[in-house]
Amino acid sequence: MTEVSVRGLTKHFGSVHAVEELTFEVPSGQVTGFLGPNGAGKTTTLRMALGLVRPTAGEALIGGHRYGKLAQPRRVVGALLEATGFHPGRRGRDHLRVLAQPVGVPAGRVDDVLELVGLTEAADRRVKGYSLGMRQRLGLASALLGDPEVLILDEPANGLDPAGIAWLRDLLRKEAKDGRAILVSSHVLSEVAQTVDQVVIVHEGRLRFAGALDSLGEDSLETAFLNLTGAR
Ligand SMILES: Nc1ncnc2c1ncn2[C@@H]1O[C@H](COP(=O)(O)OP(=O)(O)OP(=O)(O)O)[C@@H](O)[C@H]1O
Repeated sequence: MTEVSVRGLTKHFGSVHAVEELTFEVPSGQVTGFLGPNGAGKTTTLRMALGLVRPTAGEALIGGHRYGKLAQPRRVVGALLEATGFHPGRRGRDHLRVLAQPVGVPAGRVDDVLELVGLTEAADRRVKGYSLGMRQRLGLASALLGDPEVLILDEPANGLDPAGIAWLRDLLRKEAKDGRAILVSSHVLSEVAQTVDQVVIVHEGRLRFAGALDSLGEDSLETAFLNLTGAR
């Protein structure tokens, strides 16, 4: 089972302390919600876990290794960051084929993930004609392509309609049940409360809470979040 372990992770951009000595675990078989106000350091943390930003100190380990040291990173970790970076003139199916080929993912898997994210009908349309929600779905398809043991998803619900959000919830629950470790950032607390097992709450780069959702006690997630992040 591959888990994610964040240890003393720190990132300073000049005088901006984006992430400060962050430590938490993302166990397999569970969905871990990663929450915090705007600018709290969530995206920077996820980018460090994916080897896209070099930490000032500390480390993020995936199954005991830094992302850059994984032999087949795309087969171990599926990532969704901001749903940009698609070649606009490329068809959805071709986007996935281009990603699949170099990492040895069989061609048939492209059709499977298109089906999984509900894009089969739109697969042969060019990405420039996709809505934001369709781009999110294509991003999720890219993340799932290598059948990874770990999913790291930054705001995957962005742009999804209510049916899409419910679909995403079921997908994440199913992927966790299959044993994957899932770390997902979100601002939609009502949705997070229905989806995750664990929450990690950060504020101004620092950890405010890490633990089981039900260990927050009587408070709703929203009340706990607002108290922990100093908004109340
Ligand atoms: N490349 C960079 N250079 C300088 N500062 C940066 C850079 N990337 C992020 N920051 C700063 O680091 C802090 C954390 O930003 P980050 O994007 O990680 O927050 P976030 O929790 O993902 O926010 P949001 O919820 O708004 O997406 C912010 O103050 C941001 O301005």
